[in-house]
Amino acid sequence: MAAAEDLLLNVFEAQAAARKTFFRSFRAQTKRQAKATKRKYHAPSEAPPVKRRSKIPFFPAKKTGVTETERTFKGKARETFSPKKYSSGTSNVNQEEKPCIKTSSLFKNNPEIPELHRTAVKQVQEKVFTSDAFHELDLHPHLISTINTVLKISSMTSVQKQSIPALLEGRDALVRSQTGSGKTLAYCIPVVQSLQAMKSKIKRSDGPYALVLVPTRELALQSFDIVQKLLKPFTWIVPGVLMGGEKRKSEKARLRKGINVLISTPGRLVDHIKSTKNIHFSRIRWLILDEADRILDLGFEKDITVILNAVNAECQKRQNVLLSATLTEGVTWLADISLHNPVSISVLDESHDQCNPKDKAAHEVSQPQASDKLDSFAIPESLDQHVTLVPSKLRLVCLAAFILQKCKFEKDQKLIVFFSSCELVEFHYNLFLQTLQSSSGAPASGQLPSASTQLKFLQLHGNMEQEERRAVFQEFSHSKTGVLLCTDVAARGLDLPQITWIVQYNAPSSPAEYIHRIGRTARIGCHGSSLLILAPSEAEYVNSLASHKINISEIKMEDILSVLTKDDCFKGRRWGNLKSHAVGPQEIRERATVLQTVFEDYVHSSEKRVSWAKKALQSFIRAYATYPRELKHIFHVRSLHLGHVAKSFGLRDAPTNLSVSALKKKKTNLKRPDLHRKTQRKHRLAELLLSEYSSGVEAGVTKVEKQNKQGKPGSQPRQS
Ligand SMILES: Nc1ncnc2c1ncn2[C@@H]1O[C@H](COP(=O)(O)OP(=O)(O)OP(=O)(O)O)[C@@H](O)[C@H]1O
Repeated sequence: MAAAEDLLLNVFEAQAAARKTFFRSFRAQTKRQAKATKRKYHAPSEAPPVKRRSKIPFFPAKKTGVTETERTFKGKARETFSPKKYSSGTSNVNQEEKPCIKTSSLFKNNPEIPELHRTAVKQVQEKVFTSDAFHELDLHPHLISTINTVLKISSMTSVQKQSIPALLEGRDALVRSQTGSGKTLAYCIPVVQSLQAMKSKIKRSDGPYALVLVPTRELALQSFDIVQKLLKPFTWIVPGVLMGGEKRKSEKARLRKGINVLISTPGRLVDHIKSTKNIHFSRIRWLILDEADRILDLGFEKDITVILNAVNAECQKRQNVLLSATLTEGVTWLADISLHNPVSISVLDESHDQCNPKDKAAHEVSQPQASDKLDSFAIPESLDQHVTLVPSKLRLVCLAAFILQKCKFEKDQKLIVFFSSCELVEFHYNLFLQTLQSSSGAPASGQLPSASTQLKFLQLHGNMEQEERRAVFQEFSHSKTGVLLCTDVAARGLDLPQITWIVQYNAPSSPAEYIHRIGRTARIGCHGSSLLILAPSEAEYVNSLASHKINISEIKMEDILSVLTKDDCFKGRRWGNLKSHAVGPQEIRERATVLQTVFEDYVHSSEKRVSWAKKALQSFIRAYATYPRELKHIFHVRSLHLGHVAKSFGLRDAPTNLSVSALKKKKTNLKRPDLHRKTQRKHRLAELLLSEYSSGVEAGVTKVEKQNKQGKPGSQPRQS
């Protein structure tokens, strides 16, 4: 125990030293730095002399048996750390008079990190490419030439080889193949081929012949872009896109002029069905539902029912196609109501893979077999999946260290980091932007001395204005490097080139979501990697994924944190004068503490920022409360240690005003949808998620968003 205390004091002393060095360098840079947050521990004499140990374990404290449940929302258990009070109004106070504060040890009282005994599973694999060329299909020569010269592709992928002939035969289809395997062209090519070949030439004023529904605005834009390219030689066929966030008036005008291939998000289309006279479906030949399971997940059944009723009322005969990388019961329901005598195309099923599309007529989806309830999904062969177990207190530094490792010390890295809510994205985006990224060459006050222009952060979530979303999407698409922090709004269908890493900072709510998130990398045969960050209490999730044939290997947290030894700005005083020494766990711990202190200092530099961090923490807890019942034994709010989780928001103390009753109240409103039971809960969820995937007509929401944005701490002057 004494040894543990020694080590703790070592860390405190190192923090004090590091903080001194850190702020000294700030002072040298600008006058404002005299006012910058600077705190000292009381006289070093208060601490016993530092003892060096020959071999120090990464977690120095003796295992106390403390679990994350010690201070729970029941509020009964004891607090496990107690930083002294911090005064945030620092600017006019003589720094020497400031109260002494201690950043509680990041490495003490953490729950034990369990050994991961994961069962090795054989993942389901699909062959991406075939050797068959597009010109072997009976397509219009101009279409083939566009595919070859504009899209610059020549041979078909497996899903295209199976789907295109079946769809050209006029069949309805349920298409499933792994992420990034070319499903978009699998339906776009037959649509364009069939429309250009129509005997009576299509006129713009005819209105829609094909209707493509996708769950998000970005996906709508992406699909529109591809359709537009394919239609280049067939100028008489006009594509168009409708989505939330755009001006309805201009969309109405475009609808009045005529759109022949209409791509839309469901909510926006329903809005037009209800309010626009110029929308007719009498000529519809194709109805495509891309990411069909997601459309249902979002509680859009009502919208889909309205759309199907509107289309059915005017046209009975058409081809219907559902596509997704993950087949769920929800899709089967949708298939039942929307498909007629469909062919089931599934690349992962090898028996299907071998046979001629014509033979697949036998696979009726209206009567699903037990084997059709697929609980395992294909994952690209070239995707390396990793998991790391990180105690709550260390999550923030661990994420930051991982980003630094990839973006500062490796070349051409492009990362996507997934969070569970818009507030979490905004919080981490602003925090990293203000502390890690430098917009000019020299770091500003409050930033790490090594804040780097190499680091580029972007955010994407449903609380952003459409124009901003579009700009971010474009910028990240064209950028060679960078970090996109986002919600699941970017999890589906987005085809962003050269993504090297997917990081899941908050675990997804289903294996399907896991598959789609990691599917943003390793597309179309490219190599990619993913990292799932779990708390020790969530380790069981790895087995849960394994039961869906998802194979993940472990990266030790220490290995991620060790990157901090490459950057001297994290050096503590004791190491400062040593030219070379072996890097040990003690030094890594100290450097991690320096980084955590940077975050804490930033968050605690104003009351506003503290309350902003608290809001983000609250949002995290609310999202945590929405895991579906089957995952509650792994992700339960009661297993969170509030004080520890608070650290991962740069808060020095567990907020006292997060009342259990308030959380419970919100919790009832935030349950995730349970596709097995159609309850009111689901509709409440849909309402909540509308901010994420909204049709853009919720004017009230937009106003609130704007107001919120104005109060965003990241936009405050730095001295505030
Ligand atoms: N035959 C092909 N040869 C080479 N590249 C292709 C081919 N078909 C499609 N691609 C490219 O592969 C990428 C992924 O395609 P697409 O977005 O359609 O995948 P997906 O299966 O719909 O993925 P997700 O399930 O994530 O939505 C795109 O950049 C696309 O241009």
